[in-house]
Amino acid sequence: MEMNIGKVIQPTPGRGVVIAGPCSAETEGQVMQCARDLAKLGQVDLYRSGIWKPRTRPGSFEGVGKEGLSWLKRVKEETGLKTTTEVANASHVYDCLKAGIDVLWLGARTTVNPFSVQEVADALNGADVPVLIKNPINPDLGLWIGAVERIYKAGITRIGLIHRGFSYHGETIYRNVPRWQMAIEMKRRFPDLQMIVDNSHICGRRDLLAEVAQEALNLNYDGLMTEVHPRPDEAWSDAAQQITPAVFGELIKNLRLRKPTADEVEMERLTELRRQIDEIDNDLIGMIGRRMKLADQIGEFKAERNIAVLQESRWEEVLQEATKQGKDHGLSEEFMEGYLRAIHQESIDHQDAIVNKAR
Ligand SMILES: C=C(O[C@@H]1C=C(C(=O)O)C=C[C@H]1O)C(=O)O
Repeated sequence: MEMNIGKVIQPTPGRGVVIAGPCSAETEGQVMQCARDLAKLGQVDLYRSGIWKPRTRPGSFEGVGKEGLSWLKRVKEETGLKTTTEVANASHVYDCLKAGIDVLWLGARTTVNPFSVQEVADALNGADVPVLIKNPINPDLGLWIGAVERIYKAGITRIGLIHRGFSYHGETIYRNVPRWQMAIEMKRRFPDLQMIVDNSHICGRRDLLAEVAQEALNLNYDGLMTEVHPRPDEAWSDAAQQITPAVFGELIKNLRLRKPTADEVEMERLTELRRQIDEIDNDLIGMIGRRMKLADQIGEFKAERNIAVLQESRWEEVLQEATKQGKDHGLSEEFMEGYLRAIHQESIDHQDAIVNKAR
């Protein structure tokens, strides 16, 4: 789909886009205090606060609702900060447009549901407001792309993306695993869309926030959205991941913005190193091709003797041995596993084709 997309936030030269504010608006006092403290930093582009909170289970704090919009209006009048909040249905959109909220965002639990995205898109039709779209909870690129397309088709031309990580069943240090490759792929497909990291939801804890924010800047993200609360420990939602405005001020002070590209002189050095990489990639592909030719021979042998394609004990041996070897060469276990699984699957596909043909 051909798109002509503008920036959600004009960045200040020399620094990334900064979106900050409490997870939820709780009281007028809390919203105003946080906004005043953040405004003093002089580096916040957009003040965030959840008004309607989609919670996993009923009974937890589900947001103050419409009343909070008047607090955000006051934030803008008194501090000059532009405001943003999450919308998940048509009435949220109408209320926000009436209240003059500057930017709307779609949450991960909305992006995941095309019915909801379409409802929001229909309500937005004809409005001139920028929209940020969080990734869906599950790592499904199609849903993220679909949401962008639905909002764009509603006539919204300033759209950005928020990478908040993906839910994951298993052990991890993150609340939502980043899967950076998903966001990198979205950047590749939509180079004009600003990409913002929501380090709060990726981390779910304070001690990782700076590291994840810097990682995003290393990957050439446009900025960050972080949850900030005047008294994080007392927050009514997501207490473990919120930080004070002062701590947030330190965090952004220590971030290093990277240049998007290299200059001409730097490029010479990069080109030389990249030439060597190209050579190695060439060799690697040739060698993988040769490995598959051997798999083909094994496939033919198995076809003749009616032996199963998958040989668990051999596969286990390959996995163990190569992972150990990889470690000696500074390759992570995670990488080795992914690499070997891909190789093994290709090898099985090759053999499948041969044994099925032989029957
Ligand atoms: C190549 C074989 O078939 C399969 C593919 C493997 C591989 O590519 O390393 C290993 C074990 C089998 O599951 C084999 O049996 O050796």
